[in-house]
Amino acid sequence: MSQLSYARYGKDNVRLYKVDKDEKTGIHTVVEQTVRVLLEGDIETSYTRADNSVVVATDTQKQTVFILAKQNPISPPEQFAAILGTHFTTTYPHIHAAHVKIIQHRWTRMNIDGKPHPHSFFRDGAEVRVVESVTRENEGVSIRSKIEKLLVLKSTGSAFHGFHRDEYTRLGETWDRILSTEIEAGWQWKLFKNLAEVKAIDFDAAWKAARDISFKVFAEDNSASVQATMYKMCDQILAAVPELDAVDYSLPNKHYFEVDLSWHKGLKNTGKDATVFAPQSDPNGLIQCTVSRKGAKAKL
Ligand SMILES: O=c1[nH]c(=O)c2[nH]c(=O)[nH]c2[nH]1
Repeated sequence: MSQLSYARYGKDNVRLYKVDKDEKTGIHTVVEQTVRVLLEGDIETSYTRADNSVVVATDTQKQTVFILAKQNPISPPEQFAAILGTHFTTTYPHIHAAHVKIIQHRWTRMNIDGKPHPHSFFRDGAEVRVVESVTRENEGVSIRSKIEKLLVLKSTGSAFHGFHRDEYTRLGETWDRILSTEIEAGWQWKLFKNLAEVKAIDFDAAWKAARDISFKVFAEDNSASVQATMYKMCDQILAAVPELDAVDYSLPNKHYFEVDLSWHKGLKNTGKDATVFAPQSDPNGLIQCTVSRKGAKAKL
């Protein structure tokens, strides 16, 4: 009559902090993450027959995150995700896949009197670095890295004209507008056969390349549209990091509307005279794309 068609379980929102203390220099390095682990396998009977013998308790999964964080580096987060996924799929014969998501929060070192401080940090924005991984027994490790919540704005160098017009169209064409978005960028790595292959990758360099390219293209492109600008970002990241299969962006177009102030003593604040704008919180455009390397294989 009925059958279990989807089953995954685990611990979400495991908050983790690790400090590395260099004894010689006294310099501390800190990492803070929020971890999610979801397991898959021969666990049907825990749902259908109240059989808890197949359940690796979610508390056990949380304890494992802390123990493996003590025994291994937790940065780069891609590597720690693969370490966790490999642990769960190799330790428990009936667990066949582990989905590990890690959100890495920013702690940026303070500069005091022009010098980097050895043990003081600040949160320099809402931006996070995210990893979504799947480790599947006998298949490998699939990893998607992401930047999220990175808010950017340019005050010129963006246009939008030549778009389709019909009886529903009210928007005027513009050759000079404000462009602002919250960058959500993802990059899918080629399928790794095992943890050793994961450990050979410089994930921090790829994250830096993706972030630098996002900034450089955003700043320097004479943007014809969000669509055209984001495609250039994807194309350049694929070229910079050969181990990637695909790059994707999801960009809200955060509109800034002109305010006509001519009713007040003829104040000029439209077109080339516009300096005061009304930022809009909603609705917003939402432009998405994925650009794949030709011939890339499917992910897990
Ligand atoms: O860059 C843009 N892309 C669109 O698809 C679009 N649509 C719109 O109203 N403004 C914009 N801007």
